[in-house]
Amino acid sequence: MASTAAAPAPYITSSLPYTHSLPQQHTTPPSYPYQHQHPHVDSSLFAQDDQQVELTLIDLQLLCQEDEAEIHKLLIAAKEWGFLQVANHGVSCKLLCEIAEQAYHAFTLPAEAKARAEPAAGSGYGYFTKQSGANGKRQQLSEAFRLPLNPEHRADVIIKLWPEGNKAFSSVVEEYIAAVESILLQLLRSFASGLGLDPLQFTHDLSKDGIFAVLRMNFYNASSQPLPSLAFQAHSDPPILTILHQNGVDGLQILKDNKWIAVKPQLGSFVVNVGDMLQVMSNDLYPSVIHRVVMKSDKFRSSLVLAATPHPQAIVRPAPQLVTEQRPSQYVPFTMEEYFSSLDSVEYSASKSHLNKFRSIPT
Ligand SMILES: O=C(O)CCC(=O)C(=O)O
Ligand SMILES: [Fe+2]
Repeated sequence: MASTAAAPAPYITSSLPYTHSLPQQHTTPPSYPYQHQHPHVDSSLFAQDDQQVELTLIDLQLLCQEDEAEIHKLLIAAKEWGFLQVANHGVSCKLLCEIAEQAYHAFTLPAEAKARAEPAAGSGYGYFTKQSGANGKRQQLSEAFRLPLNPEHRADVIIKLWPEGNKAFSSVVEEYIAAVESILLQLLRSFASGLGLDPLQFTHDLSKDGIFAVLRMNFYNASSQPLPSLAFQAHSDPPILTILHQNGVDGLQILKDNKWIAVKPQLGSFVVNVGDMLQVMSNDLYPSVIHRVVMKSDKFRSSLVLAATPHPQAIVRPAPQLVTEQRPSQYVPFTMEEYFSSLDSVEYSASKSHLNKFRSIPT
C-alpha cells in the first residue's frame, strides 16, 4: 500500500471572545529629537521630508462579524500599503504589559545567559546578537530572540536562558502567542473571503513548525549610538502575514514609491503587514513591502513580531482563482524550504525581495 505523508497537525481552532473595547490611546505621541547638529547624523536615514503615515485602522471585531465594508477596507489598505493596523482585537492591555515586561527581563539577562541561547549552526531559534546575520557581518542595532511557535521547541530555547526554568516567561509567551494567532487566523479568513476564495484558503497549510514560525522579540538600545541610527536593516518579511506590536517608541519606516515613510506608532494596536508568501499567493495583488527601523532617540524600543507561515514542505503558489489569462501566474511553485535556502540567512539581510528568484519571468 502506498504510504501517505502524515497530514500536518491542525493549526489552532480557538478564538478569543472579542469582549474588550478599543484600547485607550493613553500616551501623547513621542517627540522626535532629530539631532541635526550631531556630527555623525546620517541624513539618508530620515524618512523623506519627515513624512509620517497613520496606517488604516481595522476593527477586528467587525471582521469577525464579516462586515463587508471593513473587509473591503482591509483589502484596500493591504493593496495600497501592504501595511495596516488592527484595534478592537481582544488582547488585554494587561497581557500586552506582561509580555513587554517579560521581553525586557529576557533582554536584560547577563550576556552569558543570552550567549547560551545563541543558535547552533543551521538553527534559526534562540538569541541573535547585533552581529548575527550573513557571515556574522550584520552590524545593526537590534538584538532578537526567535522563539518557536511549537511549544516543545520553544521550551528548548527557554531552558537555555533559565536552566531552572521560568514559568512566568513561558506562560505569558504562550498566552500572547495564542491571542495573536487568533488575530492572524481571523485576518487570513477575511483576506480569503474578501477575495471570494474559500475562507480557509490561506490557513490550511499553516504550521507552528519551520524556521519562520516564530515569535520574534526585538530589542533596540540606541544609547551610545550616533543618531539617527539604522536599527533594523531594510527587508521584507517572509511569512504570509506578520503581526507586530511595538512599545510606542517610533522607528518603523516603510518604503513607498521609493520614499521612506515613518509609521506613527499607536499604542495598543497591532501593525499588520503582508509577507512574501501572501504576495505570492495573491499573485502580486498584495505587496510585501520593504521596511526598516531607524532609531532617532535613545529611548528604549522593543517590538514583538509573530508570523503566520506555511509548513516547510507546503507548496506555495498563486491561488488558482487569482490566475487568469490577463494575469498569468507571476511565480513558479516552490516550497518554503526552497524559499528558505534561497536566503542568505534567517536574519534576512537583503533589502531586495527574495521572491524575484521564484518569478515566472525573472526581473
Ligand atoms: O521593530 C519593528 O518595528 C519592526 C521589526 C521587523 O520588521 C521584523 O522583526 O521583521
Ligand atoms: Fe519586518
